[in-house]
Amino acid sequence: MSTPKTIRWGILATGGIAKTFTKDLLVDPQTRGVTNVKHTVVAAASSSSQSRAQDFLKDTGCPADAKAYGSYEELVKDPNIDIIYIATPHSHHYQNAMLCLEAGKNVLCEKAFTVNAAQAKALAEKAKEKDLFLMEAVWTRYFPLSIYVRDLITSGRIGPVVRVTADNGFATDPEEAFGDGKHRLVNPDLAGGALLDLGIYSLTWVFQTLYHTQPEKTRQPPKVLAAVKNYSQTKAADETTTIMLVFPRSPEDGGDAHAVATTSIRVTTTPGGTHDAPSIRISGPKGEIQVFPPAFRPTRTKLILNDGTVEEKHWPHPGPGKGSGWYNGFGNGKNAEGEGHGMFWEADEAATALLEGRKEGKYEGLAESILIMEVMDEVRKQGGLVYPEKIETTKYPTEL
Ligand SMILES: NC(=O)C1=CN([C@@H]2O[C@H](COP(=O)(O)OP(=O)(O)OC[C@H]3O[C@@H](n4cnc5c(N)ncnc54)[C@H](OP(=O)(O)O)[C@@H]3O)[C@@H](O)[C@H]2O)C=CC1
Ligand SMILES: O=C1OC[C@@H](O)[C@H](O)[C@H]1O
Repeated sequence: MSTPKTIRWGILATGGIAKTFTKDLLVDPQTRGVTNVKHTVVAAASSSSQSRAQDFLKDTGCPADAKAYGSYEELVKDPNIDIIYIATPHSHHYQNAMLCLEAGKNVLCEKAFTVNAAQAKALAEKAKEKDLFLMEAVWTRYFPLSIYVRDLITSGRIGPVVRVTADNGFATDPEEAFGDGKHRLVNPDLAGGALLDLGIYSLTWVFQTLYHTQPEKTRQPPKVLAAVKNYSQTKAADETTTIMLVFPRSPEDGGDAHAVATTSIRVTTTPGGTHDAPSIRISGPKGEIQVFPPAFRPTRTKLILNDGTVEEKHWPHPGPGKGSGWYNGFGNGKNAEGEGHGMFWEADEAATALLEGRKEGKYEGLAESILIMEVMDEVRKQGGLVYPEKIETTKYPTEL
């Protein structure tokens, strides 16, 4: 067995998900059977202050010699970094990723990749020009569970997929929870709203089952019909969005396939905290694959075939064994004893790509990230959801 290559990460921003990601990054890859790469954190930057970056490094258990920077500009100049993980709000991804790419750094950028498709295209072009790796951090795509579901589809267990339904919602009273409208989930200046934050997971499930599983040369963009209801306070961020998609397919491949992707920050996928109903149903003529909530971090699947076969599986996220704390946009939680959060699989993929000289993620390349941004652009267009020009622009640099 060859020695694993150590990939040196820089962390851009020190908020909630940056902490969760960094803790996961430091989990020994061998606990999940990964032997080709290891991760270390060599620096973190906060736009607020250097001391915040210092506290972040300490809280997440990074090596004592990791550098703390008080600006993103300093971070991207650090010559010891192999790749930068961007964990700012959606509104800032374009400017931050451009900063990294211009400085010659490989990038793993949180979802939603950008505010719109034009920005995503501009980043992809810049990465190509600079010969750098660039990937949208849609962690769910890299879970063993997702690989299993895609394999079930391509091996034909349920026949050609006819319909997919996918939901990702949280029940809050947004007026009460985010009353002043400043939180990133509802703030238009931060590209807030259900669609870009949570709906992207519903679309991820639709795309990874109906699009990514098709041979590349036959994949076609879907037709889209959407309804968008805005959050009442700002009227410029969506609270509930429903999308119908039709993926054109030849009659030999099963004909057109349908999908319904739903999302909300007012109604939940898991009423009363129950996780016993599937949030994703992938239906074919021979049966159905069910994936249980939450859509962004599922740990249970069920294959039900019309011949009576039922195969239920559980997909733990191996980890440090201490029930480590984790975070999502709606608050803090705790992993089960012996579990990590599951963000390490996307990090392994990014690191492996660097090792192999690949410039894109294996399970969602840039063309697919751009296409999903185009779908979200169309949804916003149909729903009349427009963000401020300064965050929609492709002009770089722009002060945010
Ligand atoms: N994959 C997943 O499961 C999850 C992904 N996310 C994604 O991660 C990203 C960040 O979300 P999250 O960590 O919840 O956000 P937080 O608000 O907790 O953190 C965002 C950080 O970005 C930096 N920042 C820079 N400019 C601004 C600004 N104008 N307003 C607010 N923050 C700013 C700050 O760090 P500093 O002061 O250090 O510069 C801040 O701490 C989003 O794209 C979100 O979609 C979020 C939750 C879960
Ligand atoms: O990516 C995410 O997944 C979990 C959600 O709670 C969070 O808001 C979102 O950003």
